[in-house]
Parts: sequence; C-alpha cells; structure tokens
Amino acid sequence: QPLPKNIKYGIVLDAGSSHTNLYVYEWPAEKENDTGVVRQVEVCKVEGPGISGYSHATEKAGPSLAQCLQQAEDVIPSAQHKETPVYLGATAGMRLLRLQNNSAAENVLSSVGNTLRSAPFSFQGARIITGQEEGAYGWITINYLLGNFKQSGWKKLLHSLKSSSETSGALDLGGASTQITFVSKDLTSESPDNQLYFRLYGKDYQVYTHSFLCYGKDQALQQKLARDLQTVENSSLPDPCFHKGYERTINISDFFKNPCTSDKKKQLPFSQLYIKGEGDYQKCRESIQKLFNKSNCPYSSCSFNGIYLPPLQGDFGAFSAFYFVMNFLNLTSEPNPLALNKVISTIESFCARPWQEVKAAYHHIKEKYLSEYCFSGAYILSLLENGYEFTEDNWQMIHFLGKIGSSDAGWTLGYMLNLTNMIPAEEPAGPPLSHGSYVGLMVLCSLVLVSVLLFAWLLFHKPKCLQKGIV
Ligand SMILES: Nc1ccn([C@@H]2O[C@H](COP(=O)(O)OP(=O)(O)OP(=O)(O)O)[C@@H](O)[C@H]2O)c(=O)n1
Ligand SMILES: [Ca+2]
Repeated sequence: QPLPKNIKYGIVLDAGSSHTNLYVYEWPAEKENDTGVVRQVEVCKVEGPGISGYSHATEKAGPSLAQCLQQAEDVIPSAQHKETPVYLGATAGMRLLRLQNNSAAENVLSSVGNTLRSAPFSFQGARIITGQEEGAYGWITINYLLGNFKQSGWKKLLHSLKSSSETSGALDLGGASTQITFVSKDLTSESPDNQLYFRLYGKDYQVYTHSFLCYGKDQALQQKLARDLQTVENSSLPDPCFHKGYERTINISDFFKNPCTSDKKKQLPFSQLYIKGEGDYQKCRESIQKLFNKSNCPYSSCSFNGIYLPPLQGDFGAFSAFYFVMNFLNLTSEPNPLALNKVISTIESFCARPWQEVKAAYHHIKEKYLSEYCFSGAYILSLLENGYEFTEDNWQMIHFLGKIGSSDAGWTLGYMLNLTNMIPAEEPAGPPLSHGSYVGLMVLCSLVLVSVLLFAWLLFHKPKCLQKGIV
C-alpha cells in the first residue's frame, strides 16, 4: 500500500526589468535529490512594472507583490506555509537602478523584503543576482528539466551511443540583459569571469557564461535610439524597425539618465521625439548591427564588445523573450527547427506590413508588445548572427522553448534547486532497481522456485499414473 505523498513546496519571485513573476514549485519530499522531480505548479504575473520601476515611489514596490503572494497562500496547504522557503531574485532592471541610484535600489529591495517577511512563508532573502548567476541558473534549470544531468543504466548506454552533446546551452533574452551559457570543451582560461565549474550528480561540467547588460531587447532599443539621436535633424525620427504608419512619442528628459544610453548624452533643442515607422527590415538590421562592436578582441575569439566567446557547441535552448518573439512570429517549429533563410524572410515580410493591418490582425495583443515584434525579430537575428555568429549551418541547433513539461524555462528553478541543496555533487546511492523491475524480478524468481520444486517433487514422488506409463 503506497504511503500518502509528502509534498514540499518552494516559492521564487523573478523580479525582472519589465515585470515580476512569482513561481510555486512542488516536489515529493522523499525524492528530493533525484533529478527532474521538481515541477512548477503555479505562476503569477505581478500587476504593474518591474520592481525597478518603483524608483520614484520605493515604498510601493513591496505592496505590488501582495496579490501574487495571496495566490501562493491559496495554492500551498496552510499547514506547510511556515516551512515553505520564499526567495526573490532581481535581475538587470535592478542592476541598472543600482548603477543609476544606489539608495533607490536599496529602498526597493528593503520594501520587497518587508512584504515577503510579513507573508506566512519562510523568507530566505531578496537580492540582486549577478549576470553570471542568472546565466548559470538558467542553464541548470533547462538541463534539470530536460533530464540531462543524471543518467543510469540503459539511458547512460543509449546516450553514449547517440554521440549527442550531453547538456544543452541556454540563451536567455530579457528586457535589460541577455545571457549565453554552454558547456565548452575548448574553454580556455583566458577569461576567468566567464568560466564556471560544476560537479552535479557525480559529473564535472566546464561551463562558459556571459551576461550582456543593456542588451536585453528593451535596452537594446534604447541604445539604438540613442545612436539615432546623434544624427537627428529635427524632432521627427524615421525608424525602419517600426511598421509604416506607426508613431511613438519619446520624452527626452529622462532618456540619457539610463546607464545604457548615458555615454551618448547630447543636448537637443527639443524635449520630445516623434518616431515614425518605415517598416524596412534591411535598414533596421543595418542600424541594429552597429550595437555590436566587433572591432577589437583581446582573446582568441570574441562575441562582441571585446568579450570572450569560445566556439559554439551543441544544442541551445532559447527562452524568455527569445521565445515570446519567435512564438508570436510562428518561428518556433519543433522538433524540426526552421532554416535561417525562412526565419529571415518571415521577419522581413512581417516588418513590411503596414501598422493598421498588423493592429487589425492582432487586436488581442498588447500594443506595446505588438509594435515591437518587428524590431525584436530583427534584434534577435542580429544578436544571434552578428553577435554570437550562429550561421545557416548551426542555426537549427537553437530550440526556442517557453516551457519544459509544466515548468517555465528561466533561472528561477535552478536558483531554488541550488539554494535548497537539491542538486547533490555526487550521484545519490539510489536503489539499484526501480520498483517495477524489483516486482518483476521477484515474480520471476518465485516462478523459477515453484518450477524447481515441482520438478523435484515429480522426480522423487512419481505419481502412480506416471509410474504405470514408465513400467
Ligand atoms: N508576450 C510577451 C511578453 C513579453 N514580451 C517582452 O519581452 C521582454 C521581457 O522579457 P522578460 O524575459 O520577461 O524580461 P525581464 O525578465 O523582465 O527582464 P530582465 O531579465 O532583463 O531583467 C519585454 O521587452 C516585453 O515587452 C513580449 O514581447 N511578449
Ligand atoms: Ca529575465
């Protein structure tokens, strides 16, 4: 008779630059150290901006989380609230706010800390995670969910026959930063900041990671506009990355306060800028390309801006905004990824559609998202092709994925697994057989035993009917 399941829970808040998500995870207590047992049971999108958006009213950052915390209380049985850990990790939006206004960043963190402390859960901290951690935990999450870490018995044998790479690289695109993380056999010690070593389930991993601050898709757009503003003649700016007929007004006053644009600060004779879409993919790609400085590389090989990048290796899972954008454009085809030229032609023709037509065709999608899919599609291609130098030949190694099973791809699960010590360095000494195999083997042994006994009995106590035949 199976014992009643003892379920444990954990909560992680992903305080991103554009918004905050609260995740609830659950796992069977007795299988804590197995791989692939933790699953996401709830996600709650916090209303309003990301916590870095409360820099002018820091005391409101914490209360903005209340509704999602209430949702977590409803999902997790009350008897377990006290023992459920809750973590908050803030990413690039808060890294930028810390650069721009350190005390505002601290006040925001203390406000969210106070709210989380007053929830009935076990508060484990609210902090800004580093870009390295963000990359590493994203890599751990997807490989944990894909079951790439622990293999035993037949699976191990199959894997070694299948000469495929053992882990999948991780590509994360946020609003303010982007991360690339993968196992590299050619990783040299040229750039220690980009090197990580893990020992997980008895295996060593040499991992490359880098986080590009200001290269999330929202900040990349700000960077592009800052460049365009250098040569603007009047307050009207034609922009090839927006659809024809689309117009947007930008306030110049705060524009250059952002650390991603401050080095391009310029006095302008107007306070508002009027962007007018042109819908020209080629021109858009050309203007985005300028964001990737490929001119100097102090290492054996680089991505851009003089940052070390070893040769790309294996498959990649591309998630968050990589997925949102490519999914909108119907370019996430799996298990057979589309060829690069098909991807380019789709984005090119999407950018060429007039804004009125796009708006009518997708009236259910938020205008903020919809108006930027042309820019975002072009930016993703630039980042992957010009930045990381993916080519037609290895493009199909990229798999755009939103979820793996019931869990979202992102850094939060890896963060929780690490902080709760749920991924052991050594392979746990599990039972050598699964329950099914054990039962099967016992039945087989019993049958053999019964047959032997029957045979012995027949041999030594021959029934009369048989003796007669023999005589
Ligand atoms: N259906 C959606 C959802 C989000 N977005 C966009 O995707 C970006 C945000 O991606 P996300 O991964 O949520 O970024 P954050 O975590 O908020 O940012 P960061 O990781 O840089 O802190 C934003 O530009 C948002 O406008 C989108 O285009 N379509
Ligand atoms: Ca993010």
